[in-house]
Amino acid sequence: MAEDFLDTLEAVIGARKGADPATSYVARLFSKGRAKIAQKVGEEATETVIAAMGDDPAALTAEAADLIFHLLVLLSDAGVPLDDVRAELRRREGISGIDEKAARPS
Ligand SMILES: N=c1c2ncn([C@@H]3O[C@H](COP(=O)(O)OP(=O)(O)OP(=O)(O)O)[C@@H](O)[C@H]3O)c2ncn1[C@@H]1O[C@H](COP(=O)(O)O)[C@@H](O)[C@H]1O
Repeated sequence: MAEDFLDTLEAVIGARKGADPATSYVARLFSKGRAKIAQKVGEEATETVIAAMGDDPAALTAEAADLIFHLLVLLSDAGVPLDDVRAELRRREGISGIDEKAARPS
């Protein structure tokens, strides 16, 4: 998936704030609040893990899409731009997870 579609989706999600929960799933999620949105992310993460344990790439793809979509809704509700997540990932570029963990204060 091209990075720019995630930007498009982030914008669509943001534009749903204050929309009618009767006609917008994203507006319905926003109306339920942070805890419910976070719970949905947890559920979708679990479903992604379960799909990963099977031998069905299409099922894993669908669950991963559900997970990323709900994570975008959670980030939007919390006021965290996707660009901040990208910047954090870029900041970590080239830093091995093994080295980073070993350098943590014990
Ligand atoms: N990408 C998605 C997307 N992926 C998954 N979903 C919905 O996420 C829901 C997940 O299903 P679940 O059974 O897990 O959840 P649920 O039916 O709400 O069940 P409960 O939480 O009530 O138990 C389904 O309703 C899916 O249709 C999505 N809904 C919307 N989008 C995007 O968001 C845009 C705006 O959507 P609206 O706000 O609905 O206009 C859409 O145009 C899409 O681009």
